[in-house]
Amino acid sequence: MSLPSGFTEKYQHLLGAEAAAFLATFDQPAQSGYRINPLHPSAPALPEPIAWSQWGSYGKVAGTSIAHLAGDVYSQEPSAQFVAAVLAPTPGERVLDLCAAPGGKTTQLGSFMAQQGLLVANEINAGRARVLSSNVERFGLTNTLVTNSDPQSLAAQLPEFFDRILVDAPCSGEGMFRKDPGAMAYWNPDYPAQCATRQREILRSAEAMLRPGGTLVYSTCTFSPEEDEQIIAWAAQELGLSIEPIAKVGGIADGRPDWADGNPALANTARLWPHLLQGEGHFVAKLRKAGDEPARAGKQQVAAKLSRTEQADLTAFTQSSLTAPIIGPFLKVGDNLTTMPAAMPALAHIHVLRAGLDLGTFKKGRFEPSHALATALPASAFQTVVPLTAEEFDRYRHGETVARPTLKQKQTVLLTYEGAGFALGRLVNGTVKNAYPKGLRK
Ligand SMILES: C[S@@+](CC[C@H](N)C(=O)[O-])C[C@H]1O[C@@H](n2cnc3c(N)ncnc32)[C@H](O)[C@@H]1O
Repeated sequence: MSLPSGFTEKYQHLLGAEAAAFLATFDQPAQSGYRINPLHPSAPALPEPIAWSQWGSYGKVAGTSIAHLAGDVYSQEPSAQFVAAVLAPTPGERVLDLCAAPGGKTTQLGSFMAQQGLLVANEINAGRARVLSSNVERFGLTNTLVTNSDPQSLAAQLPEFFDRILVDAPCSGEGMFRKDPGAMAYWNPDYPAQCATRQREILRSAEAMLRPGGTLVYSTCTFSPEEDEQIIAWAAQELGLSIEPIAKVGGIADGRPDWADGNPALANTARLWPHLLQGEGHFVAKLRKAGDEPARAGKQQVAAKLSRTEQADLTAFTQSSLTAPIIGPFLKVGDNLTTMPAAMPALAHIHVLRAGLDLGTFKKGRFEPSHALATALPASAFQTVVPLTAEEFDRYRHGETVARPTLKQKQTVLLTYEGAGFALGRLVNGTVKNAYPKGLRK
């Protein structure tokens, strides 16, 4: 691979004798990996576990496979899987993923939280926020609020609101050159310093949203000290955050105090080098805010009250198709109904793309369930599960119907393939009508 000359010279200077081994990795293929979804019993086993990721395996899963479509796996490069493992939230906490699209770290944080507490996944770019929202849906997360905002606007509304925050910062992307050579086009010797300016701004907002005593993980997929140790040295000095130790396994190396202000605590940060482990380039720091206070309550979202007709339509759906009623608290936006995550904040002028579990939409005289139920609810939540053959699976994804002449009931059913639920269908007169979202069809 032909690297920018300024890049090669920089790392020859920084790494000395180690540079040759580092630079040689750019002529080797990128590492691939994926994580399984611990919330899904149909998730596959881990053939080639990754030392630092409890749900991770080396290998590839096709985007057209049932494991992917059912949300049983998320394709994610191995080193990237270390980041959320360092934040390691627990069920019930309030967690923010501030730079979240397309959702690799969000879905892993959701795995730790087991649908409890509040996970806010924010993305500044509108198009990328939509991809994030659809990945949150595919993974079946029900405690997640997906927002499309800039960090400052969010910080203005949620001061000291979170127990844990992840800043997976936009960066110069040097660690991804092998995976995405196109990223090299943006690189010039001044690019890391430009990225660092934006990273400091994002960290200021993140710190404002963290409760005293809370944990903030900062990560990049770049090797440049300007965006790694030097940012953390600044965060320690300017924001008063302490640099906490990180357990390092499988070839993960210490950060380099000598590449910043010499603060010995910078050795606590973690560097993932492609010549020292099987993965791409990453940097991770774990920071703590001084003090110890509970997260601030903030202004809570008021739950929606359903009209009598709406309640009747929702009950008609649950009684005909599900094995248990759906209990709120509900949030209604237009005709769309969701169940809100715990501690859901009331957000003014912030674009919310998804708030908890998207249940469906009130139509004239009926409730139309959302595709989100297929990946969020277990098969046992549905009165009828319809397993498909390979041919039917293929055809359903093209938008076709499925014949089941022996099934006479009129209801919404869960469709499975190889034991994994991936779609809803509307059963009428022995035919399962296609309810697969048009955007997901082949
Ligand atoms: C490294 S990517 C995040 C990857 C994601 N965490 C994942 O694991 O899938 C960084 C994200 O930051 C977003 N971003 C860019 N500028 C930003 C800014 N000024 N503030 C916050 N986020 C920004 C980008 O759109 C991008 O989606």
